[in-house]
Amino acid sequence: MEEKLKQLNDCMTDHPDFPKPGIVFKNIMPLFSDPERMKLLGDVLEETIREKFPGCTKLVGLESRGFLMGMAVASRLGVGFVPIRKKGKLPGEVVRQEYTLEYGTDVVEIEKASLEATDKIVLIDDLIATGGTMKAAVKLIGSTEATLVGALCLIEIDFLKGKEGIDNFVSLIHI
Ligand SMILES: O=P(O)(O)OC[C@H]1O[C@H](OP(=O)(O)OP(=O)(O)O)[C@H](O)[C@@H]1O
Ligand SMILES: Nc1ncnc2[nH]cnc12
Repeated sequence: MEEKLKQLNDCMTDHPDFPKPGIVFKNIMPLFSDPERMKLLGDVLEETIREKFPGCTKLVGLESRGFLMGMAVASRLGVGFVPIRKKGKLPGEVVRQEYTLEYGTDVVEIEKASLEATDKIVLIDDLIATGGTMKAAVKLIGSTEATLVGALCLIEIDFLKGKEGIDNFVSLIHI
């Protein structure tokens, strides 16, 4: 596992002062431009979810890079994938959660019909920074009938302490 994570970390790129001064942006896209890297990512996510969240029935991915993570592994695990999207993108009846950004608020939504009361949900995203996005997703699943069993991010920015207060949180690469 250590060696695989090192290989994944080595192919991602860092971009200082993007998209704003002071932010070092971690670019995960090189993981998807090469089939061997994609396989390696799938291996690492599959092994982690089988070990840490064995009862998972659905992965719920956070827009938009969480979709890439979830789709890299859901079919390998034989579980479904459901997106959480920013407001106004999903049709039909939705469950909605408002959350606070640096300035102002935003809203995330999930399709009500996509989850069942028997579902055991694992949230998945590429990266946790302040944790605001993941905490909104935790609250959103909490207002459905499904059960949240944990959350997984490939990367965690340790000094921001975004995972504090999120139960059963797992991250694989620490920066
Ligand atoms: O822990 P936080 O401070 O909330 O930040 C982490 C979130 O930020 C990024 O998404 P972004 O909103 O940039 O959207 P994208 O995935 O569509 O690029 C990242 O993919 C996480 O979802
Ligand atoms: N430093 C960072 N790199 C990539 N995505 C992010 N989302 C929030 N902070 C980020």
